[in-house]
Amino acid sequence: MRLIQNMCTIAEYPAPGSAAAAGCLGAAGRRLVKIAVVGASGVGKTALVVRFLTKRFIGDYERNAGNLYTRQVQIEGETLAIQVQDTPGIQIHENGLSCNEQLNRCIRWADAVVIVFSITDHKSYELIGQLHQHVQQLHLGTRLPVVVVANKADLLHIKQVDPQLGLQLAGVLGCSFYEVSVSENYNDVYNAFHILCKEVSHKQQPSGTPERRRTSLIPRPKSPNMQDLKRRFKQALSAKVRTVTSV
Ligand SMILES: Nc1nc2c(ncn2[C@@H]2O[C@H](COP(=O)(O)OP(=O)(O)OP(=O)(O)O)[C@@H](O)[C@H]2O)c(=O)[nH]1
Repeated sequence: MRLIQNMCTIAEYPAPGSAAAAGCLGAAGRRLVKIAVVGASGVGKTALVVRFLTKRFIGDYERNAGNLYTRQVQIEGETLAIQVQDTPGIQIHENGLSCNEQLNRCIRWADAVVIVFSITDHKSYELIGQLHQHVQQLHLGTRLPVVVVANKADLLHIKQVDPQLGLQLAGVLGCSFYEVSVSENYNDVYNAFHILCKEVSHKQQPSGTPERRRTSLIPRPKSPNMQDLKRRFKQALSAKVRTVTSV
């Protein structure tokens, strides 16, 4: 669903391959972390995004057209710019997932993905494996950080999925896992996003950086200056002259 109040939105995210999409610097030169939130319809994707961004649970949203939101977070002492893309609910058909090009573009654009299911909707849980596979296929050659979020933990009386199953599945897929109630708890929501930002942040550090920093600390041999060269040349010459005259 789409948030209808109190939120600034960015209408378009850069197309994959564009200079803006390729860079990892956001406004004010801050490092940028781009996160897509995906999952079946009605699992609470918009509620999750809004909770993360505003700390509030509004509970009243309209169907999602796919909005991009932005905020800043502190990760290990550094302020990062975060863009969070809410996406329309994914439909499941007999022959698998139905992901339209807009959704695929969004997943390709992302540095990390939150896959959400609801513990009150078994079908939304069944989607996780396929969705994870789809995400990784769109990022062939890299291991995209993914967190699986089991939402609506407050609705235990109508649960269809034991959150433990979510934890096991996330383990098999190699993802982090959070069980949350967007309506009742902000901290778990924050932690789910925070761990992703941290993972992306570590991935974005150029692998050569520490090495480069280290090597730049090793003192380079000083190049001889011209005065020194001249002096040494004169010394060598006069020694030679002395040798020749003494013969
Ligand atoms: N009880 C409870 N309700 C929730 C929770 N999270 C979301 N909801 C409700 O679930 C409904 C669907 O939430 P949305 O955030 O619109 O779900 P969505 O995944 O964005 O839905 P689509 O836009 O259709 O894909 C709304 O009525 C929310 O208020 C939760 O943790 N607990």
